[in-house]
Parts: sequence; C-alpha cells; structure tokens
Amino acid sequence: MSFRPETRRLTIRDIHALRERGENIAMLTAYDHVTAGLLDQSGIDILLVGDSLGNVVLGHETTLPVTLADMIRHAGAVQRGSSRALVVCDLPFGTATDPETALHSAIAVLQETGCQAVKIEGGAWAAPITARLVQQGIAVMAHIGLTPQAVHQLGGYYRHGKSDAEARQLIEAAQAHQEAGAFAIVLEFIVPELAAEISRLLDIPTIGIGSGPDCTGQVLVINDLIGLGICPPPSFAKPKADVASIVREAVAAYIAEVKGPAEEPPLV
Ligand SMILES: Nc1nc(=O)c2c([nH]1)NC[C@@H]1CN(c3ccc(C(=O)N[C@@H](CCC(=O)O)C(=O)O)cc3)CN21
Ligand SMILES: CC(C)C(=O)C(=O)O
Ligand SMILES: [Mg+2]
Repeated sequence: MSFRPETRRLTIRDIHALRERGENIAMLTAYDHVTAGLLDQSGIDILLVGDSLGNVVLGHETTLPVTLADMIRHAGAVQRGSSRALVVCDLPFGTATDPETALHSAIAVLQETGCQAVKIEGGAWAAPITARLVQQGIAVMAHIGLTPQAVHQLGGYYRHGKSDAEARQLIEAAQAHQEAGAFAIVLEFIVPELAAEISRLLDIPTIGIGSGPDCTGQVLVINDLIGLGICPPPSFAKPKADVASIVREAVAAYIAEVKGPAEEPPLV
C-alpha cells in the first residue's frame, strides 16, 4: 500500500491515458468518508458512489428506494474523503428517465457534491440521455448488461448477452453510448467473451463486473471485496479479506471485557 500525500485528482483524461498505455483501471464503490479515504490512499483510480448503497448501507432488497438526496449526501462524503481518485456518482432509479430530468439530476449531483462524473444505467435507448449531459459538459459513465434498477422487469440478477440477439443489442448499446460521448462504460454480469469483444470494439474504457478479465478495468462493491457483509456476495465477487469476522471477534472481546468474568454460581 502506498500513501500519496500530495497528488492531484485524476481526470477522465488520465483514465483514458491509462487505457492508452495498457494499464487496467481499478474502480471500487465507496459510500462514506473513511472508506473513501482508505481506498484513495491505496491508489484506487475511480471511486464509485454506487446506488448499491441501497442494499449495502440502507438494507433495502433492491436499489430502487435510493433517492437523489441519498446519493448526494454519500457522494459528498466520498468526495471529501478522497483526494486522488476520480469520483463517479450513480444517478438512482427515476432520476434519469429522460434527457432533461437526467440533466437536472446530474447538475444537482455535481453542484452539491463536487464529484467529477455521473453514471447512468440503460441500453441504446439511454444514449440520448448520455448525449444531452455530455452536451452540457458533464462527464458520463454508461452502464449496460445487468442494470439493477430494472430488476423487476428483468426478473432477477442473472448473466446477460447469452443469445445472439441479446449480444447484438449490447454491442449496439455500447457503441451508442460511446457515440453519445460517454467517457467509459460499465459492463455488468455480461458473458465474458462478449465483454471482451465489446472492449475490443470500443475506443473508450470498459469497466467490468462479473464480465471476465478482458475488460479495460474492473469494479466491485467494496463490501464484497473485503468480506464486510451479513449475507453472501454475488458469485462473481472473490473476497480478499474477511472483515466481518474481524469485527465479530473484536466485538466479542469488547463484550467479554465489559461484562468481566462470569459471576460464580451461588454457593449452596
Ligand atoms: N453487495 C452488492 N454487490 C453487488 O455487486 C451488487 C449489489 N450489492 N447491489 C446492486 C447490484 C445487484 N447485483 C447482483 C445481485 C445479485 C447477484 C446474484 O445473486 N447473482 C447470482 C446468479 C443469479 C441468477 O443467475 O439468477 C450469482 O450466483 O451470482 C448478482 C448481482 C450487483 N450489485
Ligand atoms: C456495481 C456497480 C457497477 C454499481 O452500479 C453500484 O455499485 O451501484
Ligand atoms: Mg449502481
């Protein structure tokens, strides 16, 4: 781990430069100040304030209850906790339904948090939304494949791009977002061979999650990476630590210390 005290924040030009020189882009979610600071000190390229905070932080079944106010509150904390990483904030469910609505949502996020970019879920239909934001000078990351905000329409969290028709649609969606000016695109839970093909076809970086190794970068939910959760993570997450156990052990030690030795049973 390397601590970088005086470094400027990465820009989307730096992210593109990483791709140009063949260095993969490392992205993780963060929802709070201290986590953002730790990941930033570790040298993460991009911090995503994901609407997965609905599941991970707020305890909802889906990301749908997350509001723009929730995202703004947490994105501000992540922005303040970091100094090097590019900070991207998800536009949550219902706040990017059309270009003008998305524009107002994105403006609120950028003005009230200081973060550098927003991410929007959606296939080719959402490319005009990307275009409208880009036209206004906003850095946009697109997100295709498994789009959790559509979970009720999709009927679950499964792998995408298995059929030829679906693969064609995903390629078209990726190209449409690139054409619209997206600076990068998340490929979530897509067939690895298809994610590799999309990554070859595009000039912008692809950031994969559960989509195989051949993307320009990777993203994971931080809790899934460090094993900080109370239910099992998605199968594509390979935890590199077991922080939940460390927390349980420390808390058990604390409880034991507070309570002291167990009282002797009364003498009869
Ligand atoms: N902690 C966490 N990690 C995530 O990656 C994540 C969230 N939360 N919340 C928002 C979405 C939801 N995601 C999910 C959620 C569940 C699966 C999952 O359970 N998939 C099954 C396969 C299910 C199927 O094929 O029908 C798996 O075994 O991975 C995958 C992605 C990804 N995102
Ligand atoms: C998993 C990533 C891509 C995301 O959108 C989120 O965490 O909300
Ligand atoms: Mg998200």
